[in-house]
Amino acid sequence: MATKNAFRALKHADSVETNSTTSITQLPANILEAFIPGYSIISKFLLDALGFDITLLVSVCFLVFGLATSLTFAWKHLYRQFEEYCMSFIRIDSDDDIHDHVMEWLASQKISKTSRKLMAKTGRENAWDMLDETVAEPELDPTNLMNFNNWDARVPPRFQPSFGSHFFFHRGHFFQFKREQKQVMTGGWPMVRDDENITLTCIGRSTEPIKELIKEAREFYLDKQKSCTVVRRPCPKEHRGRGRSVWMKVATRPSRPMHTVILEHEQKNRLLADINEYLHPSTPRWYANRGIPYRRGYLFHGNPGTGKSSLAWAIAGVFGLDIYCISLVDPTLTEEDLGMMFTSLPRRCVILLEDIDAAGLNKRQEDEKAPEPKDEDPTAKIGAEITRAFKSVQKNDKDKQGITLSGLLNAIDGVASHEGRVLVMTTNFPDKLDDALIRPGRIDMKVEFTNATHAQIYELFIRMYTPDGSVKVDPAKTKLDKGQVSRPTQNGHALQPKMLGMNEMLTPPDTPTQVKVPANEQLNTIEDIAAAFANLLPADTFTPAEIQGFLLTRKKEPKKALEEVTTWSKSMIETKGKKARGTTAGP
Ligand SMILES: Nc1ncnc2c1ncn2[C@@H]1O[C@H](COP(=O)(O)OP(=O)(O)OP(=O)(O)O)[C@@H](O)[C@H]1O
Repeated sequence: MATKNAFRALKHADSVETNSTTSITQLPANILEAFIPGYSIISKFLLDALGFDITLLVSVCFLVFGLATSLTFAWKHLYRQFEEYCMSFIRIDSDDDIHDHVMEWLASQKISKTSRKLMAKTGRENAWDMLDETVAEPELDPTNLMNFNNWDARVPPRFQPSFGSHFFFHRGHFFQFKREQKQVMTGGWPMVRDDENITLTCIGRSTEPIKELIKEAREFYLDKQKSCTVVRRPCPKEHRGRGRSVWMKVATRPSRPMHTVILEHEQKNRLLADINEYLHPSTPRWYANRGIPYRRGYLFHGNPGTGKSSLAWAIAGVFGLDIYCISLVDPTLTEEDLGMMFTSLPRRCVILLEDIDAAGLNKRQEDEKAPEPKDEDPTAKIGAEITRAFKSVQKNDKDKQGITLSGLLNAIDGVASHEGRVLVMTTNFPDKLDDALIRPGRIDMKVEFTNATHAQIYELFIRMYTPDGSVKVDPAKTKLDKGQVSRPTQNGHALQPKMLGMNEMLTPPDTPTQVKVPANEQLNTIEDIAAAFANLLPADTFTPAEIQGFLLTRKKEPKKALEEVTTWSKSMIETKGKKARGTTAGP
């Protein structure tokens, strides 16, 4: 309509010009009239009021606007053509590890200092971020309480390029970094979630420079994280199966050094050698040539607090693998989810299935039946029927949610099995497990964890009081009495310590009174104190976690720990005795 008017105005202007009745300056005014209805009245009014004609000014503005719009359009079109034929790009989704690698790398680059579009991130995200190797450990001042507001105030935020486009040069190439956020429908609840992706673009018809950049970012990231273990757990129920990833990164923790897990040295070495051989790059071919599924499972069993999970963490750290933890008691976990989780595991990782005995994989108990009404009262009968129906619905719901033994076996054995991955299952009650679950091929090595021996108590003590806990105890050189260093061996293999029952625990094998404690003045070194400490505690009675808990409350005072350990030990044995009697007496 406006264009039509403009043409009409032009025609009119033409006729006016040919008639030579109006001046050429009227031409813009006629065009403006076509675009802005009533323009001539406004301009006349302004001419009367202000004393000058605004036509020239408005015409210039229109011209500039028109020019800018056409240039933008032309630029966009040209850029699109250029992008199409002369540029290459790689897109990265936010749930891929590469996203973290690139973002972390960019945060360390000049672009994160010079860009005008930045996103600030809190300097420290979790407790482990406080580990700064370059900062000396501050002296503990018991008179001053730590105030983390002051502490945090000193930690500057980190900056990353924000949403939008950013341009930078790197190693002679010009790159565009585009960060976008979109809302996607989940199909569940919440209905919409934010999805982020980044696109790296470079000039040229080859993606090689971008691949190089991603490689560099990955090396940078992994170098920073080389002494850390990444922990992943299943995504919340509502995200599972709808997005691409079923796993989410929950933490990056410093790797646990293997020597901090106190276990029979021979047993530990045997386990490490086995995993090392399994993970060796030539091993998959060996398995394939013999038609054996390439997988290996380990069962760690023993009392709570004896180091099962700690060893799994240490294995992940030693072999530089991420750890994927699944709790089978999670009520939201379904068999379908479990299958999906196993399918989306990376090529090499540690899968930790914790407390598999608690997962209800044992024989299911018969449901309690609703009591039959004794009399023939129809109301009571109807009531009983309703109760039965209600219980049956409840049972069905429960069954649908939980993981059954066959569901777990399918996940372990199926196409989505853990080929190439280290599967670790932990349990406190190995005897309760179904034979099918622990048969060779599913569980290839069992590691028993026991209450602490004298040698282990000694090691725990030394580790606690060595400045950075880095000491490696050589069992041959400990200051313990001979015979207490390790368990007796048979045919060169360490005898597996028998799991002590509660009654045996009440009468410990070697009571403190039988042990000669070195005189106080002879306790000059930490080794002497450790030996005296170990001698004061009965072997096979306390879990390493219990001893660690005791030492932690005296973590700067080894002599105090030595003085107080006998009283602590007596009271602990008493408490355990009471508990055991309570359990055996029954309700
Ligand atoms: N053998 C051990 N060597 C070193 N530390 C240990 C050992 N056993 C237990 N601990 C310490 O005790 C705590 C609990 O250990 P961990 O969680 O590994 O035990 P767990 O056997 O997996 O227990 P649960 O069966 O309850 O899961 C940790 O802080 C760990 O450092």
